[in-house]
Amino acid sequence: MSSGAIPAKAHGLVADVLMPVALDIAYSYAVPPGVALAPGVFVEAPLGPRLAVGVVWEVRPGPGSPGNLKSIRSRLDIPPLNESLRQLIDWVARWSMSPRGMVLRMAVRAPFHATPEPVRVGVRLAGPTPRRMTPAREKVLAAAEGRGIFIKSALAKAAGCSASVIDGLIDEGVLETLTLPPEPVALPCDPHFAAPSLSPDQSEAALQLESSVRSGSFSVTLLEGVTGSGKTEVYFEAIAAALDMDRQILVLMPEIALTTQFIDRFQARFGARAAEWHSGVSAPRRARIWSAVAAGEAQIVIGARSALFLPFNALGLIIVDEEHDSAYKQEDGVIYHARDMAVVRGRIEGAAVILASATPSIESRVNAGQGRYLHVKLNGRFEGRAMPVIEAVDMRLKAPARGKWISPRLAAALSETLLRREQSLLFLNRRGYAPLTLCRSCGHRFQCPNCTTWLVEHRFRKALACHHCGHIERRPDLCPNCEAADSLMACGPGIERLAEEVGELLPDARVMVLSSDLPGGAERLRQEFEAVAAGECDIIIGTQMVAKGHNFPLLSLVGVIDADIGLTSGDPRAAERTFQLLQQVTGRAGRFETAGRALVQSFQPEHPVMRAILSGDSERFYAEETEQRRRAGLPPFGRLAALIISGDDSASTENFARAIARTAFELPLSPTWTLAPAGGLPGENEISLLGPAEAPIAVIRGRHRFRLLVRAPRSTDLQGFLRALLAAGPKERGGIRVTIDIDPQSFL
Ligand SMILES: Nc1ncnc2c1ncn2[C@@H]1O[C@H](COP(=O)(O)OP(=O)(O)OP(=O)(O)O)[C@@H](O)[C@H]1O
Ligand SMILES: [Zn+2]
Repeated sequence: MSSGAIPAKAHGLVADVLMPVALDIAYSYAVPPGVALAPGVFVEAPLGPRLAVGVVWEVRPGPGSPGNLKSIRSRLDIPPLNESLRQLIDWVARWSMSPRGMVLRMAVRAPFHATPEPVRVGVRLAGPTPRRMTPAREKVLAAAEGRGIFIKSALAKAAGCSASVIDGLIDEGVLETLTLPPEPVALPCDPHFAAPSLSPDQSEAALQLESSVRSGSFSVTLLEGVTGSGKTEVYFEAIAAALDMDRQILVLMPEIALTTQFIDRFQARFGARAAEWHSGVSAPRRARIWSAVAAGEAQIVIGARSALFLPFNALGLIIVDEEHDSAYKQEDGVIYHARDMAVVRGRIEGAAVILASATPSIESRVNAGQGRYLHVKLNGRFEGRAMPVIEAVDMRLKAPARGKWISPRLAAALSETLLRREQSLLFLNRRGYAPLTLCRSCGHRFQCPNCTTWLVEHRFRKALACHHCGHIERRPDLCPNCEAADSLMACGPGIERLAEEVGELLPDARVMVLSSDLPGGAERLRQEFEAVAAGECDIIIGTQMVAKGHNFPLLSLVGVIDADIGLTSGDPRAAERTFQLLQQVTGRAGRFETAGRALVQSFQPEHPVMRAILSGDSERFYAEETEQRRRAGLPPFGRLAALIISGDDSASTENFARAIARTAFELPLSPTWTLAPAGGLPGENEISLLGPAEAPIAVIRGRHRFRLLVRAPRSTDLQGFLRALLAAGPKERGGIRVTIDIDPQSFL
């Protein structure tokens, strides 16, 4: 029982219970006699016609008689949510303008799936020798000899045979089976297990991080250092300090593929595996991790953004790796930015927060520059390894043949690298075979029936797919419009098509295509990355998923197929994003003994982003980009919010969006914000409202979309303005929905 519990008297106590559903308010219930409740406790209570599980938010004296309040049914045996986590939930809800119940839901989904994990079957030698010996059986016996208990699949793997060989031996009684307890969630980590010797530069950085952790109070540090400088090694020392102090640690990663690699590295340093938390982890296991975190048994969790809402009770350190990554923004349900909310949680918990990146966001750079964050820098690669030499290939001068994407220069570099038995990485941020398919005879283009997007051809799957709604259809043989045969043509490259081209250029090269489309999920990806690291392929072709974080020892050449792809979107962060991505991907080359080289194919090598990448002068790029943001009042100098109005038909959705905009100018004056007049230039402390405009992707999943953009100075109460606007504006009806996105990262 947590402290502060109020023993219920015969009458008169009321509990306000937050339910994990789309409601902002906590419902009041009478506390039955004999039930001791405190804030944070899980209870079961009637909600409409059924019973629901919720969390007590407050317990207070009620009116003299319970009146017609319904009663709490029971108290549940789930560890209560502590005050910090409840504060975080309230905070995130207020900030993101989501119902509190929806934020609570993110924090409490896991313990509801507390079903047992599937049993693991172990096998061991039982004694008798097999009646009939085969080479495969011999291998199994040799592998099992004197080695205790094996998981069945591990034994099959060790012996290099199929599971059926093992089954045969079990049937004969040569091997016996036994049931093993589920894999432990977390074993104790040893801060001194395999401490590296750090370079002087790294030691200095590590000392600063350690002292932030040891102070036991809130701080934010931006840890900046070029790719391969050893940021991970350095923040491991901060983790060691937190382990030493018996505080819990949360490490956030932007991609599942990165967490799996990280876990191995973590184990090598600390002697035990950290708990892993993301959508690829089974629900029963997540339930166990949730409880282990609440009980303090799991000291360290490596996870995706949702790990931010785990019930830590002694959180001392949060690390946000690749802090600039836009994958930290959750774009559906509760829309929030995990990096920013990690800082909020750190403040609430009195924990040290470390934001690590080779290419920090402008936001974090500015915060560091203004002294709000500490700034720790690593200035070169570990052991003085050289940064890769980066050269541009001007695609206007020496373009590849029609329908080909690899320039002669890149092709030559690929074949030299192959001869040297080193690896190359070709980077193209486009999944599938081709982004557009059209009919050569009538010009018909394949569009998604639910979205205003082109269907992407996936040749492996023999399908045309929409990357926005998941629609998928067979690629037909005849044009559906003019019925011409053999007239369909793929336009533009995707990574599958690039693989085809590489196959023609270098038929002997072993090629591996890596993208999030790969069937088999996180485990398959982990195996593929291991295979790459072990040198089992010559050329890796991948999307942004391979661009960051990975360590491939043999990789010496990086080729960027279309460096300009991201520059033309209407996104205010387009330049920053492209810069970060190119810097990250070229930084994969030459991280170990071999020297690295990158060839960047571009149609506009004179663009400031390309110039910064080629010259290596990132300071200048940051300075110019920051100045532009300042002048335009864009984040972090001003704040943005998007209102996305969606509905079943275009006209009524647009009318609704216009009505909201009109309402804004009719709102009563407020002491906390002022709206600039329509069409006028905003004054210094004024909010401006832009739009409505049709969204760049006008229809997604059959819903028509219009956007309003609100830009506000930092000092004004942006959420207050939006609340007033939603309260006074037209109410959602007839299938029309208003979604609020505070600090939007995507402008589609
Ligand atoms: N002090 C050290 N001792 C031994 N190896 C080191 C040391 N520092 C860095 N390395 C090695 O150098 C490589 C790059 O280090 P690390 O991955 O920590 O860099 P990073 O800055 O996190 O890179 P990125 O930003 O590209 O992910 C790794 O293989 C790492 O093991
Ligand atoms: Zn679609």
